Amino acid sequence: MIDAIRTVQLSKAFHSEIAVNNISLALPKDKIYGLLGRNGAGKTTLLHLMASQYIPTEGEVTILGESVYENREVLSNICFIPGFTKHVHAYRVKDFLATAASFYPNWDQAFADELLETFELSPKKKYKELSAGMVSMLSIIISMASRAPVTLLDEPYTGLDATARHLFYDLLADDFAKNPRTIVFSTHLIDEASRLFEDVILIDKGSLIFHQPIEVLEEQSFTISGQTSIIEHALSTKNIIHKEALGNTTHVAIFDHLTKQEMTALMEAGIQVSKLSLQQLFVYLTAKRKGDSV
Ligand SMILES: Nc1ncnc2c1ncn2[C@@H]1O[C@H](COP(=O)(O)OP(=O)(O)OP(=O)(O)O)[C@@H](O)[C@H]1O
Repeated sequence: MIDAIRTVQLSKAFHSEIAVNNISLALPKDKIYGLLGRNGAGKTTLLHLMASQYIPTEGEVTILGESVYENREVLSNICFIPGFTKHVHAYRVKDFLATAASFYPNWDQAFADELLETFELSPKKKYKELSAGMVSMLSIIISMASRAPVTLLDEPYTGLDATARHLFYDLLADDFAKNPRTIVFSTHLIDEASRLFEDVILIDKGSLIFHQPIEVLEEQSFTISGQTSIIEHALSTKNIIHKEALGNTTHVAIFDHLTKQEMTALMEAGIQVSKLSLQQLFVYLTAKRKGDSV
């Protein structure tokens, strides 16, 4: 089956700064991917490369099996919503929607109208008069109503309050169930958005750390607390990504499998074992790479 998005040894340098470093990804169709990374990790650059807004320094991108460069047919299958930019011009909300409608072959005007009502966004409002949250609402409406087979969202909710963000997550989950497509979604609000993700792509300093289904990550990330001597002995062969000791008690996070027997033995020894949230996993993995000792 043809992947929705493939990148092969993809790199992008801005002068001496390597923003994306040799990233190869194969993303099957009809999933929601969470694209995670610290500030400056290269997420925006990677999304721009996927959308053919940047020319790679090396490597290539294919969308639905075709090269994205100067390929209008492929581009009309991609809806790329860049991060927040506050342009000042006289266009009204309805003008943006009309432009999007003329570009995207699967544009769903009825859905766009419904979303305008849901977000209480007036189509007559001038773009320059929109608040930051309203600009995000407009971007979200375009991304959803475009019904593009490949949708790329770069932090799509700058300025949106918690209620509006949760409304967006619910709408996206609902619509995705009815109209599956491929969505790559970068965010720093990991825990609240993670319920949407089927796979997670983590990049750091331009390089791919992993691309994994979220349930695989959940099966191998644990936080473990208890008596130091027991923990040190039981976890000596595990991949410890975070460690804190307080007196005789140690708290560790591992990014590794625990067998049922290992789990039972820990619990019988009075050690507490629980799942690590995706956000905690992200913090520990990216902090570790910055040189923290564990
Ligand atoms: N147009 C540009 N010119 C020069 N350097 C750039 C340009 N765009 C990005 N960079 C650099 O490339 C690196 C990756 O930036 P990018 O915006 O892709 O990161 P990001 O993961 O999206 O970060 P954030 O989460 O802060 O938005 C950074 O070091 C940044 O300074």
